[in-house]
Amino acid sequence: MRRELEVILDSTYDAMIAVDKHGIITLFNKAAERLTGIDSKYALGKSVKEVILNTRLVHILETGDYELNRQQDLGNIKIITNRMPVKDENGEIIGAVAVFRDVTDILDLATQITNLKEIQSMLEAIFNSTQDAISVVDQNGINVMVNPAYTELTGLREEDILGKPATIDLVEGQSVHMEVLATKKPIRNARLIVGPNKREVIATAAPIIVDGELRGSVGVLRDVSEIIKLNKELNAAKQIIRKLEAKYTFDDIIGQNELILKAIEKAKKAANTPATVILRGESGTGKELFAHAIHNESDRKFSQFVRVNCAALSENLLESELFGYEEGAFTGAKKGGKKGLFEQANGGTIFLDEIGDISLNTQAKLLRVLQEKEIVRVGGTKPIPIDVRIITATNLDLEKAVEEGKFREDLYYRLNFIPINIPALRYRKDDIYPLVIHFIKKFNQEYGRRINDITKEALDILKKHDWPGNVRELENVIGRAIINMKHCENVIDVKHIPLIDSYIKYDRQNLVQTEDINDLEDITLEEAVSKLEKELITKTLKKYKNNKTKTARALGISIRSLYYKMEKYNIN
Ligand SMILES: Nc1ncnc2c1ncn2[C@@H]1O[C@H](COP(=O)(O)OP(=O)(O)OP(=O)(O)O)[C@@H](O)[C@H]1O
Repeated sequence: MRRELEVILDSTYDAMIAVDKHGIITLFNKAAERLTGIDSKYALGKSVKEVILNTRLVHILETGDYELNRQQDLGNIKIITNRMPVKDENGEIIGAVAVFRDVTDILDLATQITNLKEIQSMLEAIFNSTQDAISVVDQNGINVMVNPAYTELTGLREEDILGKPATIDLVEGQSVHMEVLATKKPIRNARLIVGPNKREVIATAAPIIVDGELRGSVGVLRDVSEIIKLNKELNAAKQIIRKLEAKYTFDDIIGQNELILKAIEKAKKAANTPATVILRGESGTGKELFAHAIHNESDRKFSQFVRVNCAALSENLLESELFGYEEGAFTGAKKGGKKGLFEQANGGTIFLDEIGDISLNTQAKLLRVLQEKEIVRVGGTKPIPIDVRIITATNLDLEKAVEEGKFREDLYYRLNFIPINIPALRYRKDDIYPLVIHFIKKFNQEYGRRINDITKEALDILKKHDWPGNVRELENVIGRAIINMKHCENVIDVKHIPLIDSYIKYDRQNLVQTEDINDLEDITLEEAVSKLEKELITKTLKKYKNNKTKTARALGISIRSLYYKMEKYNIN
């Protein structure tokens, strides 16, 4: 029995040391050897004081005290000790026993568990607070965990999901969890539609592998409905911006007169072909409006509409604007060169206004664009293919310019492929009333007014006028009439349009005052008109102290036309 007891004592993990009443070591088991590094053969029979310094066993022998569960550090080792006296049947102390338990591993484990718990709480907090919707399935594809973002996104409750197959939330697409479980490989950015709210999501999933074994899959859903919605809004906004670049459609062209209706019909037909269109008509008849409308009616409507006023730029500037230039093409050329308007309008429409004013040199280059469908940048040699619909406009007599050798005949024929004549307002006076109503509405919006009509008498005055500045002039007159109206008045009357009267009078007075009709003898009508035009412009500029906007408005012409005419007549 004693031998068996010895085996038991040697095989236990607890280190045990016993002493007799003299403090002589009588038991020193294997675990005590391991703990102290002292051989039992050396220790047995020796005084405990000799073998182990600092032992409390002597104190126990002397006092008979019990010391239980005392923690102690032995270097790196942490131990718990129980020390107690051994007594005979009379209660006499006959020895003492110490049992040491190495708790380093247990304490380490406890610390690890505490750390794990902290990590777990942290992960739980992240899991519950992240906006990414997370779901976890086990190796059989059964949902075992979902976070609040997940239930919110899918519109399903936890109890609808947990314990159910991974596919429970799917409306459209393949389950990423099932794919991960089948392939053991992560999946990124799969597009799915999930839950009763049919949310569009991007799903990412990865396998959970523990000790080389597949235990499940964790998936993250990201809601892209909002992004898709914003993208749609962005595209719609882009379209509006593009439309704004060519802002008018045929609905904006007001007119019931047969002549304008014919022009509209022809322009609509032309819009659906790739053909070059030339808009012919006096200044202010609506040529630019037609160009916008043709672009917006064509299948190029979502691409660029670029307008170029050919009369406003010098030859060199016009060429570099139209065709762009290579780096170093001329002094002041930008580094890296510059794209021209033809390149910018690629896929769209270019509107060349006042085409009759371009130089023969530029005409040759334009012809090349029409024939070869390519451009060469200024200072460059490489042809760049372009696909641009060309619309041109002019109020000049192009045929005469061809006769006089000022305009290339071959270019004329190319440009004149579909000519659309926009009649002057004096030939369609029945359009004055609808146009007046149209401009009233426009100015009501701009000025915050509530004007709703014009009296018959006022309309008659307008109808008597010849409208050399065409619709633009009419627009100006209505604008000025509205400024003359009191806030309580809502119908334009004769008294509101004195300007037109004075303008006509002013016009006539000036003509009569400045030019004696006798001086105009023996000159052509065109020369006479030019002379008077120059004089009138000079006088009006003087009257408005060189303010071009006011002068153009008073003359009922565009600022562009004013500049053009000032250059033509050399007026500074
Ligand atoms: N039929 C119309 N309906 C509504 N507005 C019109 C019409 N015709 C012209 N307008 C308006 O008159 C003004 C002048 O038109 P636009 O600039 O298109 O004329 P244009 O012939 O190109 O003139 P220019 O030769 O001087 O450049 C613009 O404000 C335009 O909106």
